[in-house]
Formats: sequence, C-alpha cells, structure tokens
Amino acid sequence: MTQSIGFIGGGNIAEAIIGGLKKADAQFLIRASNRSNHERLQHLVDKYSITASNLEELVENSRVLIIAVKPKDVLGVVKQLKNYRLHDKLIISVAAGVPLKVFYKHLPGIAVIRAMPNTSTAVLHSMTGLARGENVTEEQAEMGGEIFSATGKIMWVPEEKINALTAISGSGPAYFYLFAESLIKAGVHLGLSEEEAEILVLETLIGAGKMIAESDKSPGKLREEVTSPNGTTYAALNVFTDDKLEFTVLKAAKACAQRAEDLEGENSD
Ligand SMILES: NC(=O)C1=CN([C@@H]2O[C@H](COP(=O)(O)OP(=O)(O)OC[C@H]3O[C@@H](n4cnc5c(N)ncnc54)[C@H](O)[C@@H]3O)[C@@H](O)[C@H]2O)C=CC1
Ligand SMILES: O=C(O)[C@@H]1CCC=N1
Repeated sequence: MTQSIGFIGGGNIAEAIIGGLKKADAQFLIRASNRSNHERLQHLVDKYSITASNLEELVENSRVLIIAVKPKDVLGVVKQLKNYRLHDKLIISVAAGVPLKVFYKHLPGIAVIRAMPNTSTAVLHSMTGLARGENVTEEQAEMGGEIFSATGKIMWVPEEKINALTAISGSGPAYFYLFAESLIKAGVHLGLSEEEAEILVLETLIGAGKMIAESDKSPGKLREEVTSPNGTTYAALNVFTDDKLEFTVLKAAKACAQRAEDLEGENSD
C-alpha cells in the first residue's frame, strides 16, 4: 500500500530519510514543508520529486507526519499542529532530546513515536531506534517500523534508552567520519598525496564495514586477524591503547548522552 508521509522540516536528516525512501522498494507519497528556506525545499522537490506543501495541506494529505526540526523548534511545530485534526495520524519525531511527554501534554491522545535514525538512511543502512508512545496502535507501530525498515534496520527500545542509543547510532556516523578524516591527515603527514590518502582511507573503511557485515566474525576477531605479533598493526594499536582510546570513546559517548538529557531538560515544557 502507498504510504503518505509529510516531513515538517526539510534539513539534513529529512533529506537522508527522503533519499532513502525514494531508493527503497516500497511506495511512499512524500510531502515536505520547511519554515523559511524555500531554496532548500525546492532542492528536495527537484532532486527527489516530492511535493512542497504548506502545513495545512501537508497534514490533510499525510497519514504519517515526521517532525524533523531542531529540538528547540519542536514545541513551535507541536503548537501549530494543535490547530489540526490529528486523530487518525501517526506523528514521528526524530528530534534528539524532546521527550514523549511534551507530545502527551500538548497533543493529548495523539499517536507519537520517538525515532532516532542516522544519516545512513540515505544509503538504506540506517540503524534507527524507535520508542513507542502510549497512544500508538499496533497498526501504527507497524507502519512506523515499516518506514524505517525500508531505510535500514530498526530497534524498538523503551524511551529511557533513546539517549544511550543516540550516543551510539544516532551520532555514531560522525565518529567514524572523524576517524576517517584523521587517518587521511595522517596519510598526508606520512608523504601520501591528499587524493591518495583519501582513496586508501575510504576504501579501507568500506572494506572493514563489509567484513563486519559479511564475515560472521566479531570486530575483535577481525582486529586480531590483522594484527601479527609484534608486527606493524600491533605497533599502531599499542599507541591507541596507551593513549586510552577506549576511555576517550566512552567519554565521548557519555557526553553525547548527557547532551541529549540536557536537551530533554531544555525542551520539556
Ligand atoms: N542530522 C542528523 O544526523 C540527525 C538529526 N536528528 C534530529 O533531526 C532534527 C533535525 O536535524 P537536522 O536535519 O540535522 O537539522 P537541519 O537544521 O538540517 O534541518 C532542520 C530544518 O527544519 C526547518 N524548520 C525549522 N522550524 C520549522 C518549522 N516550524 N516548520 C518547518 N520547518 C522548520 C529549518 O528551516 C531546517 O531546514 C533535529 O532535532 C535532530 O536532533 C536525528 C537523527 C540524526
Ligand atoms: O547532533 C545532533 O544533535 C543530531 C542528533 C543525532 C545526530 N545528530
């Protein structure tokens, strides 16, 4: 069945999800509205053949409304949505740090799922966390699951876990991109051209991802298979261990989860 989806907010994550949904096998009828940046909306219309809408038209014609605005802008959207009949709609909020209780307060009785995708929805490899709100029917939960299953894998979690999930998979792609950027710089430092270093790093990252996906081996086992006793990899890994990479990663993930909690405090009215 063709699913009608309306995106409120047409920024980075909206584009990643729209791009993914357009690549997916399933049929989606997509509308989007964006507050002020009309060029941005036109870009989405031109690139993905979606329909640009104002909010009224979008709500009227969409069974699922995806709120994809910055956390600080969610309340404004919710207050605007109060003006519409929403009883047969499913709202999906992808905003970090906006708890379900905000929706319960301002849109009582309305079905809301809190989702945390990542930008790899664009290539159908997102890992999306979903927390089900109390008014969501079985059919609506399935519908929400289907949308994000079309763009990767999903994991239903209780809302208390969504900030931890954000720290791993929501923000996670950026950690790997940062590592790739650092390794490219290291390659240049060692005498490779920027172009050479970039090709080497990107192909290595893609290959490692494919090995994790296809080999049935854990990351630890795969690491061991690269590491000869007292060899070259061993020398590099010792530096990561001595410089406490594991501790740095934990500290970063904790900072991310804490920021999500702080945002929840700032956006709980
Ligand atoms: N970028 C990412 O990797 C991820 C982002 N998120 C969440 O998605 C939300 C959006 O993030 P981005 O797409 O990165 O931000 P963005 O800044 O790229 O996009 C937000 C868009 O919303 C528009 N907007 C603001 N108020 C509006 C309103 N009242 N009506 C219609 N449009 C409005 C803005 O003009 C902007 O184009 C955030 O809450 C973020 O926490 C969640 C998962 C991943
Ligand atoms: O950085 C952020 O706040 C958003 C949420 C998860 C990924 N990007």
